[in-house]
Amino acid sequence: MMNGAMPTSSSSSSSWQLLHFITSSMSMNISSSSSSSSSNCRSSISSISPFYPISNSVSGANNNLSLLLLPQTNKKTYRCASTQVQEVTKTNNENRKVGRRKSQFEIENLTSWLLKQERQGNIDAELTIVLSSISLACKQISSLLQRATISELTGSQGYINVQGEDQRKLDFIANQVFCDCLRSSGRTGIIASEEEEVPIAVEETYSGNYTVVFDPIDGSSNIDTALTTGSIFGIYTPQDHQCIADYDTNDQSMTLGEEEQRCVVSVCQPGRNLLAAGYCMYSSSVIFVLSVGKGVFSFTLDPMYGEFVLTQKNIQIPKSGKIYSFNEANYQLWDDKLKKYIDDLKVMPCNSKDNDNANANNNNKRYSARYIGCLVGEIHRTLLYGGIYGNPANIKRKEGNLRLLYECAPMSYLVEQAGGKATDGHRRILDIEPDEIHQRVPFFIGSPEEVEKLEKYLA
Ligand SMILES: O=P(O)(O)OC[C@H]1O[C@](O)(COP(=O)(O)O)[C@@H](O)[C@@H]1O
Repeated sequence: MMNGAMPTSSSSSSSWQLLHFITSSMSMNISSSSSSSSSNCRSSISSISPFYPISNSVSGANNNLSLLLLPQTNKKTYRCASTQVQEVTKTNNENRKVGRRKSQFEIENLTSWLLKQERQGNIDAELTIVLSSISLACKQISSLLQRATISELTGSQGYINVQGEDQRKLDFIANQVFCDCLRSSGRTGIIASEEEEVPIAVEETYSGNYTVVFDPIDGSSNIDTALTTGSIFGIYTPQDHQCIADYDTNDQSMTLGEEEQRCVVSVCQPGRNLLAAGYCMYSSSVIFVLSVGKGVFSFTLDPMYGEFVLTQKNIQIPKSGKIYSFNEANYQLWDDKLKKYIDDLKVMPCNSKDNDNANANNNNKRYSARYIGCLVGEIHRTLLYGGIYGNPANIKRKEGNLRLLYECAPMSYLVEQAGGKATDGHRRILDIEPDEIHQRVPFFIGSPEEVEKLEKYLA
């Protein structure tokens, strides 16, 4: 029951009523100043929702009021007798005349952001649903990872996957989670996954028919040690034909018929065709980073209410950076030009101009090495701090290590949207046409000045 508010007849002429919360009794262990006096509606305001403390700054010098605009209802309007409320009402009405000012209480989350992109014509309703289903898969995978040791989901699945790697239990489960979420969206026509030998035609599609490629868990070797992992996804435009390949992916003797081959071909598109791409990083925070072709946006999972909350808009990668990220255990396997580049990084001053440099003289600022064994984590750090990540070919892996379709291309799309560059050492990653689903490429990505510096060495 709200103390202090006195019900009045709904006299408001505006299409909105002001609903006045006296939330002193709702204070959720969030400190707030209070001068509670029931007669004049003063109250301590702590939060409208139990999770977002709000300041006493709705309007008016000493208003301790939180106001919500709610649709017209025929219920009685709870209106406080205080004159301040009338002032706030007047202010809100004036604000409305100049266009509704964003309320400080509005929290933009992934759902509302996607709907805004749809309203602006950047994506259609089907793609909104596909992206929502992907974010749901990421939430589920995040929960599975955080409880892996409790649920005994660490360790090997006991199966060598199509990559020739020992598939982890959570690689297998996360792949199922992704496939199930995409199937239930009803908008996905074809799925290509790192954990699936060939693309999967989705029978449940009834609209949209998008092609989705993904790595359900990137950095799998980090799972058992609870270090950073991630999921990577890319979405290509629907194909003009329904991919009806229904081959049995467990049939080792399987040969692809003409229809199946068409299905594979329709998945093998260059990254420049991507409509959207992103990743979810599972670390100290769970962060969903996405681009639909109009910049890069970052959403942090708020565990208090299970939503991805918008935390960074239009991320721009620094033009240069002092961090380089290579697995130097492979140094002796690299070609001489790359060895020379790495050798020089150790002695040349870097040209990053970050502001936290204690030594004002940037000229003798040195490079620093970081390597966490998870592409998603390396890219997230590089996106925010600048620098370069590389996973080169070597004499044992002449074609490279990382997969073009569902690792390098989506990451390259994202980093280019943020003003960065991605190359195989000679070609732009997004221009490379995949010949097969699991094709590997040498991969260098990061700040434009750092990638250009590397390309000069490899020319
Ligand atoms: O072990 P390497 O050769 O340094 O490669 C590490 C890279 O391989 C990966 O772990 C490949 O990812 P997967 O775990 O999906 O196979 C990347 O995340 C990481 O950047």
